[in-house]
Amino acid sequence: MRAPVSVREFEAAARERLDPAHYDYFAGGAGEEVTLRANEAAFGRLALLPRVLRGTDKPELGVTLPGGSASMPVLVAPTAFHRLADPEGERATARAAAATETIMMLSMASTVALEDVAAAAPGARLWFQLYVQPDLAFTKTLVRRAEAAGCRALVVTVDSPVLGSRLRDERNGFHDLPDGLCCENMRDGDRVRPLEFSPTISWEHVGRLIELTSLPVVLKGVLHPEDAGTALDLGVSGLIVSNHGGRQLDTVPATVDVLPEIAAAVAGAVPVLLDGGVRSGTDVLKALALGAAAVAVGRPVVWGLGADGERGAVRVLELLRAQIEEALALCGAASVHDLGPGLVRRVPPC
Ligand SMILES: Cc1cc2nc3c(=O)[nH]c(=O)nc-3n(C[C@H](O)[C@H](O)[C@H](O)COP(=O)(O)O)c2cc1C
Ligand SMILES: CC(C)CC(=O)C(=O)O
Repeated sequence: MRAPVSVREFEAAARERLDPAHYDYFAGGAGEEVTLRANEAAFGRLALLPRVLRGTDKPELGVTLPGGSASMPVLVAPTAFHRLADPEGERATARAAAATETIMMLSMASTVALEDVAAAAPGARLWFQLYVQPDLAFTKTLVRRAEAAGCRALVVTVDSPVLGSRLRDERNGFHDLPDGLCCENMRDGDRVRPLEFSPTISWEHVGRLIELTSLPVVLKGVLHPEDAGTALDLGVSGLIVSNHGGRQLDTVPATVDVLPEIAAAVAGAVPVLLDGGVRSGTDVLKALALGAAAVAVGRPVVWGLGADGERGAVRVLELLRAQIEEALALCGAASVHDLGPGLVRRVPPC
């Protein structure tokens, strides 16, 4: 079979190989999936307005963030359960991130323990994603483990005081990992703790985490500009505009539609990242033009992994890099740092 040439084709290739219930877990969103669809559709309603006669040889793609640098403005978003997509699971993803010199946000719900992921991919730039557990002592243990394993930032997911309803999982009866797989970071002595959400999570928890760790703390899941302001006042090192890939509260806006407001509220004080619906290099340019310092991709990397393991994940990331380079050249931009709102026009839906 010919190699996939787009993220969409990687999805199709992964779909052929994955158990249908697992494919649905990865692909699906919350509720009627209004937000899931909106994330991608919103990029489609933005057009690029290129400049001409500004040729350069080699565009600059690298970005520097509080948790280190990346060779391109595309990071790996934290996604759970990679061993459902490939036997090597998060080890393979981390090696792919290392090979492409980008940052991988490792999900707390990984099916390989964070220490094993770090050991399997020595060059990987890992940020650890945390769901604050109601047991704060165990939460602290996780933070210390992430620090000890060399993670360079703590990504605190704040859009999940409870889990959103995923109707595909309900229909498929997918509620537990198959035998032999578990959330390896939740091992505690002889038992594996259930991963819990914290319905009472508050700004106080974020403040305590910032005090607890020397790592930069990045908040993931901010959509309201007032929350962005509160986060800045508390001293976070970065924000990720995210609706969890449409998997939490359904009918929230597409991330790229709220990005300009958040970027305005933050006014350059800390880097603002975006995830949700990024499927191509042109999507990346649009997000950067509207104020993102970088984007993260969730499902695209899972599709690469599901299609062809580590090699597939590398190919998805390299495909996005090549598409960014092409789009920069065709937009007359020499660097990912040269992009501004003038590059983007809103077009009516077809
Ligand atoms: C299968 C799957 C699992 C996810 N697991 C997590 C997780 O463990 N922690 C987290 O903060 N976000 C999680 N997310 C959300 C992603 O980090 C990210 O916000 C989202 O996937 C971005 O949208 P995209 O898939 O359209 O790129 C998950 C998303 C998917 C699709
Ligand atoms: C284990 C899950 C809660 C991971 C997650 O965040 C998701 O599936 O969206």
